[in-house]
Amino acid sequence: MRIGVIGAGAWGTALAQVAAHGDAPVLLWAREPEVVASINADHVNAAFLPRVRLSAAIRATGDLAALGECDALLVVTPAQHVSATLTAIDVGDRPLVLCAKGIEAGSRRLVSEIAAEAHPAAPIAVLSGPTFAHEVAAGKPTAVTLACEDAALRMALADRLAGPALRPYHSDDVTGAEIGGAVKNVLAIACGVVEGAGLGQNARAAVIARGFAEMTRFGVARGGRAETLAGLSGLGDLVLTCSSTASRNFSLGMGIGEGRRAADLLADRRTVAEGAFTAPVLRAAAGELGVEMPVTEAVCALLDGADVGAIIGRLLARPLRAEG
Ligand SMILES: NC(=O)C1=CN([C@@H]2O[C@H](COP(=O)(O)OP(=O)(O)OC[C@H]3O[C@@H](n4cnc5c(N)ncnc54)[C@H](O)[C@@H]3O)[C@@H](O)[C@H]2O)C=CC1
Ligand SMILES: O=C(CO)COP(=O)(O)O
Repeated sequence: MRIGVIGAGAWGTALAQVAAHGDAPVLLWAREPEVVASINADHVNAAFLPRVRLSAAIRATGDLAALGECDALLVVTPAQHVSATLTAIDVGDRPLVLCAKGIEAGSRRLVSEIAAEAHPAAPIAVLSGPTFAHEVAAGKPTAVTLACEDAALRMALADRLAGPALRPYHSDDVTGAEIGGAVKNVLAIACGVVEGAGLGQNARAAVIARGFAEMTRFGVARGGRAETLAGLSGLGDLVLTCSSTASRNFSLGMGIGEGRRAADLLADRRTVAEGAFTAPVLRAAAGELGVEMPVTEAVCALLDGADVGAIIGRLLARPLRAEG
């Protein structure tokens, strides 16, 4: 199965490296000509995944049409750009493995819904889980959820993408797998705020646990399964990104907690903090479904410039309620 990767940010590049194990040829589409040049000439993605020597089996291209030679396509652009990128490709009935974590602003579509509308004949899979790109590219042990409704295809994809250090667990719950990844980015911003504002470890644990409760409420209301949300793609990824400054979402939150403006923090980034885009659309989608998401609402207010102390006070003053 020849793999093509759409998007050569940190994660697309790390996944290309995984797919190229055993010198299997991989075609990686990059939007930036300088990224194409540096991968092909020097086997490095200096812009998005520096200091990692890439397999010579990875060839980069700036031409989306070149992906026509691939048997399966990994979709790894930021969620807000998936629609524009996918509608520019002729996919036919080739499998699309969705690796972006987010919900589309405006339309409120999950990435699987964007893909299904753009390419109704393409089988859809989701690959998600606790996966810092630099660790995966360095060959550190990592486990992911690979979700696809077609049992034969999910086994084939898991076999093709598994590597010496990457272990996919399979699932048929596509919606559950992608909602975990989208929602945890918003909750990671909240945990970063807690860290930046010096609110302590107890508060961070409370945000993780109550955040997981709201991730599960939303995921189940949207058609996912609670057990998927409690797995690698939900709780696993939540724990990872709520605990480390290696997370772009956590570090964005940390800057906000330290008193900086979200708009300023976002302005000079070349890398993506998906939670900043997902938070408002998640709040809207939850409101439509009648799902309470107080941590998500707090993150939205903080992204809009609200005072950290006032927002924490508001969360703590909510009426007491049963935990379950
Ligand atoms: N970096 C990581 O450790 C992981 C990232 N992800 C997800 O993968 C997705 C991609 O993130 P990264 O690879 O980290 O990106 P990145 O932050 O390393 O790089 C930004 C990417 O956005 C692309 N981009 C910017 N404007 C664009 C446009 N108009 N159209 C298409 N692409 C555009 C750039 O070409 C570049 O590939 C996100 O949804 C992220 O949540 C998932 C797991 C791990
Ligand atoms: O999704 C990720 C790890 O699983 C990467 O998290 P950040 O986008 O917050 O860096």
